[in-house]
Parts: sequence; structure tokens; C-alpha cells
Amino acid sequence: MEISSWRHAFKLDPAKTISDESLERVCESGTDGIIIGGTDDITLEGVLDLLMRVRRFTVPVALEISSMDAISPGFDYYFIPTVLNSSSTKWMKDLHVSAIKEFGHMIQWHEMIMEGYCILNPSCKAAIATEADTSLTEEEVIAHAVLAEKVFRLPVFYMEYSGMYGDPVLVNKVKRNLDTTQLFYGGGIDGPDKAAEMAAIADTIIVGNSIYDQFEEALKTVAAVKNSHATY
Ligand SMILES: CC(C)=CCC/C(C)=C/CC/C(C)=C/CC/C(C)=C/CC/C(C)=C/CC/C(C)=C/CC/C(C)=C/COP(=O)(O)OP(=O)(O)O
Ligand SMILES: O=P(O)(O)OC[C@@H](O)CO
Ligand SMILES: [Mg+2]
Repeated sequence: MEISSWRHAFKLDPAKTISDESLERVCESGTDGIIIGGTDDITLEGVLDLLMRVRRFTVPVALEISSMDAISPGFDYYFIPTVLNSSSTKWMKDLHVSAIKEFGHMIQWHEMIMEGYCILNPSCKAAIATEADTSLTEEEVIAHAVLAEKVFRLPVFYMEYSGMYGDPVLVNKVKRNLDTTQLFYGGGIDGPDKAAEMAAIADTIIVGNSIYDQFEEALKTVAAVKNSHATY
């Protein structure tokens, strides 16, 4: 299944613990894909452990690269974030240039999917780590989305509210300004109601922390997305 058809994905954090039983229920939930990624304490050991365990199931699995020290072959896709609202070029393109200098000869570009991130929760780890300018006006957030699609021609624009539920009205305005770029929404989806609300707007919703905090509610987000229809 192509990423462009994904409506729902679970994001598993290699720095956190999940039992075999819970992992099986996540992988067999009907989600369209599993993303392995997080901001800190991401080790190759943690990534490999999760990859091996998720591979027992047929669900597609993507590695979201956040550190060059924790990349492994064996994933279906590699998601490469570039933080469009970072105030440092490091997170926008410098790390990428270094990676290409060192490993360019072995990169299978057709497996790489660039994600233009716009991080909007000022207190999340990713915002702090990447020095993201989260004080954007609505107009500026929309301009970042248009930049992603029309200037950089990125396949994915990711509205990242990690740890906090975002503003559906703003997400809808962004969606209405995108023609071809896929809109990922992630942040604070802790059950079916929020999942249905955001899935009716964004192309793909990502559910992360609630897998670890409210497991049963997190699982219900899959059915909520499948039954949701665009209402905006
Ligand atoms: C063998 C093989 C397949 C080789 C691959 C070849 C190769 C080397 C490819 C690399 C290509 C390339 C250009 C890579 C870029 C390298 C790189 C390090 C880029 C930087 C990426 C970046 C901007 C990371 C910033 C962090 C970020 C935006 C993470 C996103 C994930 C996120 C927000 C997770 C939520 O975090 P969490 O930890 O859960 O936080 P909470 O506590 O708030 O929940
Ligand atoms: O952890 P939550 O808040 O669900 O966010 C999901 C994802 O967007 C994190 O990168
Ligand atoms: Mg998290």
C-alpha cells in the first residue's frame, strides 16, 4: 500500500517499552502503517528491536530518521523530516547534506519520503530540540504548507502538535491550500472522537503517545478513521 493511501498510522517510540501482546494488537489493528520514530534516546538497538518485532506482522513499517546513528536496512520506507519552521538550518538541511556526503552512494532514493515538518506545540521535545518557531500566525502556517508543496515539492507536509491536540480549523485551512502534497496531522489524538475529527480534515493522522498512555482508546482510533468522512 502506497503511503499516499495511508489514512492512519501508529508511531512507535523505540525509547519506550511495549509488551508483545500490545504490539501485536497495534500491528493487527487495521492501521495502514507503523512509523518507528521519536526525538531523544533513539538508539540503533531500540530501532532494531522494534523492527524485528513489528516484522512478525504484515503491516508496512517506516523508519522516521531522527539520528544518523539509528538507521538500519529492512524498512519498507524511510521518512526524512526537514523542519521548515526551525530557526536553525541544521534541522532543515545541514544534517541532510552531511548524510548525503557520507552515505549518498548507498541511499535508495525511491525508499525515502521527505516530510516537511511544521512543529506547532512550543513545549514538545521536537520543538525544543529543533529550535522551532512555533509562534507562527495562521497565515504563516499556511505559507509554510504552500512552501512545502509549491517551492520544495515535498510529498508530505506534517502539522506536528506532538503531545497536544491541535486546532482543527487551522488544519482545515492548511488542507484547503494543498493540492498534491499529503497532509499528515499528529498530536494529542487520544481516542476515537479526536481521531474522527482530524481524519475528516487531514489526509493521514498519526497516533503516538496514547499507545503508551491510553492503550485501549488509542486502538479505537483505527476504526474511527475508517468510518470518518470529510465534513469540512
Ligand atoms: C541502510 C539504509 C537504509 C541506509 C539509509 C541511507 C541513509 C543514510 C539515508 C539518510 C538520508 C538523509 C538525507 C537523512 C537525514 C538525516 C537526519 C538526521 C536528518 C534530521 C532529521 C530531523 C530534522 C530530525 C528532527 C527531529 C524530528 C522532527 C523528529 C520527528 C519525530 C517526532 C516529532 C517525534 C515525537 O517525538 P517524541 O520523542 O515522541 O516526543 P514527545 O515526548 O513529545 O512525545
Ligand atoms: O504523540 P502524539 O501526541 O500522538 O503525536 C503523534 C506524532 O505526531 C508525534 O510525532
Ligand atoms: Mg511521543
